[in-house]
Amino acid sequence: MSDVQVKICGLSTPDHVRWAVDAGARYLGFVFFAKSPRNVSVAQATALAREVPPGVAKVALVVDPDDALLDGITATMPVDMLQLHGAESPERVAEIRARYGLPVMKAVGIAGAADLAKVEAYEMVADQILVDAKPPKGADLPGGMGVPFDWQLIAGRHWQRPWMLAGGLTPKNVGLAVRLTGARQVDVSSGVESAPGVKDEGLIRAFMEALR
Ligand SMILES: O=C(O)c1ccccc1N[C@@H]1O[C@H](COP(=O)(O)O)[C@@H](O)[C@H]1O
Repeated sequence: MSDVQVKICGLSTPDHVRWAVDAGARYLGFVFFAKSPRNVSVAQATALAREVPPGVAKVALVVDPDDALLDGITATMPVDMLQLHGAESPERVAEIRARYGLPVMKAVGIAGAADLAKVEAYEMVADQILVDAKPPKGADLPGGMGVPFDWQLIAGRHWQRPWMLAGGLTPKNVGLAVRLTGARQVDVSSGVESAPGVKDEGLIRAFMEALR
């Protein structure tokens, strides 16, 4: 399991970035979504991203973004990947990918077997797929809720694109999640926090340790 790559999402302070980098994260996520307790401004994210060493990818997470938001982010922030976490259509994903020339990871929410067809639809247009839990109806956020889905739904699945497992992962359950699903990449946000938006160094270390 030691070669599983980890994305730690929702970083908003220099300490968060340092803890994630020192622990060995391969991707760092910065959330641009006003309702999120992890929301950062373009100026904040730009300052944080500039401190990230080479080899660690900086991911801008956006939800149904318009071009103005993406223009603003990409104008100043050194971004390596865009994470689309809303209801973006396959056409919009393709348009964003072409316009910004950046790899795009599309989040697909899974609640039941019927949702798996969406992974295949987005594989055609995205560079990576984030296989996440579908947020409960009426939830304030489209992600970052700490809710897992039934991992058996994707046990033994093979997709053409690289994919990441997300949704309710924690230091306690990530080992089982990886064993069951065969994921080679995982994404965590609330599972390494002591309170919403507050990353915890010990939990970040424990999460990475659980994968060794
Ligand atoms: O983290 C957020 O606040 C967030 C806001 C809007 C969309 C997605 C968000 N987070 C992403 O959700 C998944 C799962 O998070 P968790 O580990 O269950 O807390 C993860 O990909 C985050 O990047």
